[in-house]
Amino acid sequence: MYVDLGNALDAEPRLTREALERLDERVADAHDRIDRLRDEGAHGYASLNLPETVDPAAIRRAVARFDDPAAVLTVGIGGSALGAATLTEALGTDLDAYVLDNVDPTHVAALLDTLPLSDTVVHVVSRSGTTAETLSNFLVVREAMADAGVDWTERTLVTTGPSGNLRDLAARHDLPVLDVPAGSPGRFSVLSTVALPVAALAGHDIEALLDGARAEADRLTGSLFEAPAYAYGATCYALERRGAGVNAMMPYAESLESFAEWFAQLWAESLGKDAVGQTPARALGATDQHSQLQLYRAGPRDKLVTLVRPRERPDVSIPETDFDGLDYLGGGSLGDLLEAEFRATEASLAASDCPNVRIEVDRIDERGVGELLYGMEAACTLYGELAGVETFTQPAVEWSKRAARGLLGGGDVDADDAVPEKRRLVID
Ligand SMILES: O=P(O)(O)OC[C@H]1O[C@H](O)[C@H](O)[C@@H](O)[C@@H]1O
Repeated sequence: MYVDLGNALDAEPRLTREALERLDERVADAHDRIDRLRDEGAHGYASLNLPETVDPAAIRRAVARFDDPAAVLTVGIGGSALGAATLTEALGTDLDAYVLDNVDPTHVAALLDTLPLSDTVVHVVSRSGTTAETLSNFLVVREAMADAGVDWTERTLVTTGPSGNLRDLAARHDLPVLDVPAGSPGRFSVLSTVALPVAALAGHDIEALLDGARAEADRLTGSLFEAPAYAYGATCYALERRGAGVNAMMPYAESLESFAEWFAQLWAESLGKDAVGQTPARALGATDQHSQLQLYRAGPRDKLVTLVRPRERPDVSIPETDFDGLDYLGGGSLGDLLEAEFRATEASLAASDCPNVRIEVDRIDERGVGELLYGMEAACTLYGELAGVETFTQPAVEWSKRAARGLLGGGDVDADDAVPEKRRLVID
């Protein structure tokens, strides 16, 4: 992974190279602490060891029982879904890969109508094993399979924690189970049993994904000027402290759209604490040049834009044309056009003093994606250290999970206490 901070400096909010050099002393301390906590296997920090601790052979063995499926459906939510979505979208697949996270009945019903149920592998993922959306969706999917005469127990793989409803359900039906990695919250667990099974089913080289992650891990040192992931994390932190409360993640690759969503969870849930944090915005180049870019260039001076792209990608040529005024496009390629759009956006942001960072990988392949995902996790971990927040907890999210369970009568909170009476100002 390559990180270019040039356009993040001396923009608005203003961050200077000298300020980054001063911050580097704190980066060294933070790195020491991260290293020590990784060695101890402390909660969250252990995620940065996943490239070493995960067993890809066990994952390949677990999926080998499913003979050449036509489709794979991940049932999970948040960190138990976005990693699989990111990997299958980024790397492409001959399989039809679906993710069922939301419980919108219209969407669920439509998906069940299109799924080849007898030829689908269902991967149910929940660290806690108690998440209402995931368990409800799974109950719906398995009933649809049973109604279609499919033995769902033969088509299901579970990834979960040591206890919880999902663990019990798997035991009752003797389903194959992979363990979630110890000490990794869902949003830090893409490089594990949480998302790698789907990549393996889709025929991707999961060792190469881990190699990419390992390469990025090996580059973590006590200086942001040597470690690309730390360069990014420290710059985001320093800019946020100076007023860049928004970080627009804008990959220039359609296949990284879900990556931006994964990044949004990583950044928001990890860093949004104690009244600090940087709000992730999701954008896509070149599409959002024609919408959000107006705001980034001319709106409030509270933004950092992160531009991500591969250095190489397959290309499609644009046919020659004798159409008046289009000769500059004909004979070129869509890749050339996207490259021009990328550079134009970068320059236009710089010209309007909007700080932006360029992140590149060689290619969007297993290795490049491994580098990118690990790099963002390490960046987030460093940011959390610098900001002094508890990066690996999510108490605010858990509040609403508990309240929803309470409303449904299924939790440790009374329905009446779960949600206080709503204030109203109705205009109808
Ligand atoms: O994996 P699960 O336990 O089902 O959790 C799924 C998601 O639930 C919550 O909303 C957590 O805050 C997320 O971090 C987590 O990824």
